[in-house]
Amino acid sequence: MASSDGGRTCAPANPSEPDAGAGGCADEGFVRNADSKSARAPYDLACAFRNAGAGVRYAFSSQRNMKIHAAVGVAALLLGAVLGISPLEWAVVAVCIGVVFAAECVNTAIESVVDLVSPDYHILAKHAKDAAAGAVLVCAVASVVVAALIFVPALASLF
Ligand SMILES: Nc1ncnc2c1ncn2[C@@H]1O[C@H](COP(=O)(O)OP(=O)(O)OP(=O)(O)O)[C@@H](O)[C@H]1O
Repeated sequence: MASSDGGRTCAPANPSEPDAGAGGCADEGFVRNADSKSARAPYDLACAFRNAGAGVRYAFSSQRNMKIHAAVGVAALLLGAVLGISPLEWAVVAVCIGVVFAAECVNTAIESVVDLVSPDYHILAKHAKDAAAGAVLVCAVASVVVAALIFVPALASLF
């Protein structure tokens, strides 16, 4: 729901705090909405990065699958180092890890919005969550295919 305070909700929760300008933008209670934006309420780049980092941390702490992706990603990095893959192969591995992490973050965001607007069963809520989870699955399967194309020949060349 839009607020009627002319955008002041974008201000830090407690502007009198010494670090309100730095940390207040990520405090609980901080809101930035359509009113804040049209009123051009201050929201500096550091705040944007801090909130984005909080989003990634939330995805890690709340999603079991994110921890699995992280473990698989670390394993891929270790394997790449042991096998001495090429710079181009490193780039592809890095993109795959990033895409899967990003997809899981988007999945987490969609789950949160669905839980907010539809805590009870609704077929559209099911479709939204299933499709978001499906996006992660598609990215993960594509990454496994890429990993097989890179690591299997490299492993085979050892024997
Ligand atoms: N409000 C809802 N209405 C209908 N179906 C729902 C609703 N909430 C969840 N579901 C169903 O339950 C499934 C799991 O929901 P959940 O929010 O736990 O997703 P998830 O976090 O992706 O699960 P996991 O992380 O264990 O894979 C969804 O994919 C969906 O099919």
